[in-house]
Amino acid sequence: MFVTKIQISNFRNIAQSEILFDRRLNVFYGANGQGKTSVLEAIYLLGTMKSFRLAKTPDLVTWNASHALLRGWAERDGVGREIALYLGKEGRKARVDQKPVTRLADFFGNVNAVVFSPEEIAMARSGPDLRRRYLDRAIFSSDLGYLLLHHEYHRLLKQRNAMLKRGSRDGLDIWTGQLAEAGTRLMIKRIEYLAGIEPLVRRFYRDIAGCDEEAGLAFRPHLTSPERVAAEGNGALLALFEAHEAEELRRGTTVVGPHRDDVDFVLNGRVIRTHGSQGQQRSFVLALKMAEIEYLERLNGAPPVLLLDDISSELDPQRNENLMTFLREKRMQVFITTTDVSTLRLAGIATHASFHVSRGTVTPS
Ligand SMILES: Nc1ncnc2c1ncn2[C@@H]1O[C@H](COP(=O)(O)OP(=O)(O)OP(=O)(O)O)[C@@H](O)[C@H]1O
Repeated sequence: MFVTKIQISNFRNIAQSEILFDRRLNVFYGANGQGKTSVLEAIYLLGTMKSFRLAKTPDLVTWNASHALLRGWAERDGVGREIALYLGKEGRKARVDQKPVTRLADFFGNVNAVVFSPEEIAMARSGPDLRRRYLDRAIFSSDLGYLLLHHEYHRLLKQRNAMLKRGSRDGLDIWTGQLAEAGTRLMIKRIEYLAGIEPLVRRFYRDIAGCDEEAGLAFRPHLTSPERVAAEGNGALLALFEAHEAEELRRGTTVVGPHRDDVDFVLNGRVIRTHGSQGQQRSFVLALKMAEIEYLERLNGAPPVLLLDDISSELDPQRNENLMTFLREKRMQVFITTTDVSTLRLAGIATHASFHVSRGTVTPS
């Protein structure tokens, strides 16, 4: 899977740009705040319709412009596709091969993109939100059904919260039942995904760290356990909602459920957030990203494209080397941003294109 070309108009600080990409490695360099990340954002949006920095549509459109337009040309198994994404006041609208997208399935899968950014390294020591966001993003990219289910859960959550805010018990049970049903399906997908990538994380961690420490992913559904979810199905969440109903009516919001789930990153049975060194945390997240790529490749028969946003300063020379060796073997397309090209260790990735980014202008160099 490759992105061969992109055209960007009125997107963040990029007024107009057409960039022809290399099929292996593309390096974007320049000072801070010039637009390097905007190029990665544009590619990610063409793959997912979402911003990896969780920006809202108006923040993506150049100040004072009415709308932004992204067009990308992607190729997979020799088949080319043209993807266009319009970002405007009415929201986001997509076209594939010049036809409006009416089914999400027609849009997704043309560009599978994995991001690796300093924020991801931070998730090993942060609160649950970043890890849950990572988990959701990783599952979305491998399972379109999860995206729909996630929307459904959040729609029901909003409805139930509106009812709780009114302080009314009338009809609450119906929403609670539906929320428990969608929430349980969401948790089961999380459990399945983590079980699928855990052996890969374990293997990559061993390779990176060069030791026998056993890496693991422990799903922590909010105030319940994976065992209860497996044994009781919806019953586990229903029991939680029942136990917290008085508090929820008082506070006017749903205080328990999968929107508060977490996943522990574990080494030899210890949670690295509290017990790991910075080095272990970085190696773990690197192993997790490699596992995500490998998993997607197995599923789709082609590796995703990888967007590396300014991470060379976060990884020491050895971990940088591990990553580059992995990328060389995978033969996948990579997009890297950096403020300092001299810190990149490209480990024998021979062909590549470099672009200088300055004040929203991207120039091949
Ligand atoms: N909607 C917008 N319209 C115009 N400019 C914007 C908009 N949103 C962000 N910018 C500006 O775009 C610039 C580029 O940001 P970007 O994050 O892409 O830079 P960068 O080169 O990756 O820098 P860094 O290395 O600091 O991340 C910033 O200076 C920011 O102020």
